[in-house]
Amino acid sequence: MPTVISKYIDSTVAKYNIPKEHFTRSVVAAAVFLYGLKLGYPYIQLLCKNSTTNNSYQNGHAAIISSKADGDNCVHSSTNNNNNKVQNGKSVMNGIKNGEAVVLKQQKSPGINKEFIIQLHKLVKLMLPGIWTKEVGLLSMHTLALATRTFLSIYVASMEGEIVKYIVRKDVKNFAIMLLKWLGVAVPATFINSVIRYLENKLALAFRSRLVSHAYSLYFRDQTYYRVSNLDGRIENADHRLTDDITAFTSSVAHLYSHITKPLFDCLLIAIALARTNKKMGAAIIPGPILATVVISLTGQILKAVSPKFGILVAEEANRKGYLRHIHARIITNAEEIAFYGGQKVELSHLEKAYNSLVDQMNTIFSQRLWYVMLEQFLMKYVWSGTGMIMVSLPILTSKRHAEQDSSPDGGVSERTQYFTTTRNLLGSGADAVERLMSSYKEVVELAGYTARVGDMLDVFEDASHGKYQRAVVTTAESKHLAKNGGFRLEFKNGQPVVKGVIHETKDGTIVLKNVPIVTPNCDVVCPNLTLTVMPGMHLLITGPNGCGKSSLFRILSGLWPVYSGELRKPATSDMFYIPQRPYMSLGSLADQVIYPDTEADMRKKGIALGHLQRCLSLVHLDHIVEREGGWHVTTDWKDVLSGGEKQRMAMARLFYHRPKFALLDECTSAVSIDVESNIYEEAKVAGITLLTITHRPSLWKFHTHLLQFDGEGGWKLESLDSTMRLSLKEEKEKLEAQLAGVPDAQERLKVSDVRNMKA
Ligand SMILES: Nc1ncnc2c1ncn2[C@@H]1O[C@H](COP(=O)(O)OP(=O)(O)OP(=O)(O)O)[C@@H](O)[C@H]1O
Repeated sequence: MPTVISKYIDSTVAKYNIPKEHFTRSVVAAAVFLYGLKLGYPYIQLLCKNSTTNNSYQNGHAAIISSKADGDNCVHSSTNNNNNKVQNGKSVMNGIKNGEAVVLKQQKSPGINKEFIIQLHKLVKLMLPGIWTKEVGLLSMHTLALATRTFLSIYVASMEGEIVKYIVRKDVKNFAIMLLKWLGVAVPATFINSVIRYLENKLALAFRSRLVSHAYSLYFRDQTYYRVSNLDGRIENADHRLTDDITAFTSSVAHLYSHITKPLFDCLLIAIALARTNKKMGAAIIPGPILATVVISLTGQILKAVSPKFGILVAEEANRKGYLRHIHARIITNAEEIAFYGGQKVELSHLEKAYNSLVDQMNTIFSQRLWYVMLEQFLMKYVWSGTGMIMVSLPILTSKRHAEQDSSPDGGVSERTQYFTTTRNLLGSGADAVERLMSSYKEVVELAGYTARVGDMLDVFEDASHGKYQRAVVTTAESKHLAKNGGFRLEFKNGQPVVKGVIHETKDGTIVLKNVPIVTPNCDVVCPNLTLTVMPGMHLLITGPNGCGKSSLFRILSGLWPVYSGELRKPATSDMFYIPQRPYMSLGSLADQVIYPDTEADMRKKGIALGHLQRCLSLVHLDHIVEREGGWHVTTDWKDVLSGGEKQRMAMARLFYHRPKFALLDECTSAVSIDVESNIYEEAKVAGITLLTITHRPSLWKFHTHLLQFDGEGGWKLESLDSTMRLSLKEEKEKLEAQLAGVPDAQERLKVSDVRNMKA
C-alpha cells in the first residue's frame, strides 16, 4: 500500500512539474497544522462558550440555596461568592440531620479544562515571577541540557550505524577508531543525563520554595490560619496542602517540563535526521511519516477515549491522605487525655477507617491503571514497533538506486546496513519520545488534581484574609427566635451571611460596642444585641451559663470573628492581650515562653533584660523554675514539662511582660491556687491593666468594678459591682454552699434509713 501511494505521488509531482521537496514539506506542514487544530479545537470551543454563557452553569450542577418551607430552619450554601454558578464541578447534597438541617457541599472535578489552565497560569506566575530570576536561569540550563542530550542521541545513532558498516566491510582500523569515538561520546552523554536529573530536582525545589513562601505569607496574614479552619469550610487539613500537595505539584511541574520538552526536541530533530538519511538513500520520504502520523494519532485517540479520570482520582487520594494525617496529629496532640480515658479503641477505629478509605482509593487507582497501562503498552510497544519496521524497510524497498550505482566494494550492502542501523536507532528513540509525550497526558491529568488542590488552597487563603468565607451554614429555630427578640436578623447574600458592622480604632483607649450581635461561624445568634462601654480602669467581670457567648465576645474584640452589625470601637490590637483557658506553650527556650509572641530580637529592641523576665515570673510565683529547668536558654517541650497550673501562671507572666491596656482573661487561672491567683490580680491592677475577666470563681469578684451577666437566652445585664452587690452575691454563694454542704449528710441519713427499711 505505501509503495502504491509513493508511486502515485511520484507520478503526480512529475506530471505537474512540482519540485518533490516542496511537495513533501507542504504535506508535512499541512498534517502538523491539521493535527494541531484538532488538538486545540476543544479548548477554542470551550473558550468561546465561556465568554458567551457567563451566567450559566457549566459542566456541573449547582444547588445553591435550599430552604425548608416551614420557615423554622433555613440552610444556605454557596459555591461562589460573587455569582451563583459552579464551573466544572457539582454540589452534592449530604443529607438531612434530625430533620432540621441540610448541608450542601461543593465538589470540584479536577481535569484538563479551563479552570485548570487558569489555576496553572496563576501558579506558574508565582513560580516564575520574572525573567531575571533564579528559576528562569535553571529552566534555561535545563532546556539547554535537554537539547544537548537529543543532539548526542542522534550523533550516537549515526555512529552506531557507521560502526556496523565497518563491521560488515571487515574494516578493523576504522571500526576501532569509531568504537573509541563512541566511548568518548558516552562520557558527556552520561554526564548530561545526570545534569538533567539534577536540574529537574533543583527546579522542583526552587518552584516549591516560591510557592511555600507565598502560601506562608498568605496563611499568616490577618489571622488567616485561624479563619481558614474556624470560619471557612472549604478546605480541611491546610497542613497537608501546605506540605505534601505543594511538593507533589512542584515535582510534577518540573518533571512534566522535561518529560514534554525532551520528547518534543527528540521528535523534531529525529524527524529531520530521518528525512536526511532517507534522502541520502534516494528513497521516498513521504509514506513513512504519513504512516507514522496516522498510527500515532489513532493510538492517541484510543488512549484518550479509555483514559480513567486520573485528576479526580489523585485529588481524592490526596484528600484522604490529608485526613489520615489529621487523625494522627490529633492523637499526638491529645495523647494524655486519650490515655486517661483509655480511648485507644475508639481512636484506633478512626485511624483504621481513615487508612482503609485511603487504601480503597489507592486500590481503585491501581486497578484503573492496570488496564490502562496494558493497553498503552500494547499500542506503544507492539503496534508502534510493527509500524517502525515498515518505516525502516520502506526506503530500502522503495530505493531506486541499483547495485551498479553504488561505489562501495560490496555493492551497497554495508551502506544499507549502516542506514538500517542508524534509522532503526533513530526510530527507536523517536518512538520512545512519542511514547513519553503520550504517557505525559496521564501525568498532565494528575497534575490537574494537584493544581486544583494547591490553587484552591491559595484562593481560600486570599478570600479568608479579605474576610470572605464560604461554609455550609445551618441556622436553627432557636437562633432565629433570638434574632427576632433582639430585633436583629442576619442578612444572607449568595447563601453567605453579610458583614455589615463597622470597626474603628479608638485613640482614648476605650472599648465601645453599639448593638453588636454575637454570631457563631454557624450563624447561630447567641446574643442579638450587645451595647457596652469599657473605660480604662473599669474592671469587668463576665459571667453566664456555658455556651452563652462569653469567649465569643473576646473573639469579636480580638478581630477573630466578624462584626455582623452595629459598631465596635476598640484600641489597637497591641493594647489588648488575650489569655485563654488552655495556655499555649510555644517552641523555644524558657525566655521565649515569657515573652511570647515577642522574639528575643523584639525584647532586645525594647531594651528589656532577663532580670525583668525574672520579675515577671516572680509576680506569678514561678521564678523558681529558672533554676529548676537549668536557665533561661534551655529548650524543651514546655507543654509537657510544666504542670497545668504552672502553664497558666506562665501565661499570666506574659501579661506582666507585655503590660497591655486591657487584659482579656478567659478563665485563665482556673488551675491556679486561690491565694496566688489573688496576688496576680492584685499586681495586674497595680500595673494599670484593665481587666475583662470571664470566671466562675467568686474569689475574683472583689477585683472587678462591673459585672456583665449573660442569661443564655440572648439577654444580658450590665451593672456596677459595688460592695453591696458583691455582698449579695457572696451571700447567695454562701447559702448555696451551705445547702450543698448538707447534701452528703442527707444522703448518709437516706442510706441508713434504706438499710433499716430493708432489715424490717
Ligand atoms: N469555631 C466555632 N464554630 C462554630 N461555633 C462555635 C465556634 N466556637 C464557639 N462556637 C459556638 O458559639 C457559642 C458560644 O461559645 P463560647 O465559647 O462563646 O461560649 P462561652 O460562653 O465562653 O462558654 P463556656 O463558659 O462553656 O466557655 C457556643 O454555642 C459554641 O458552640
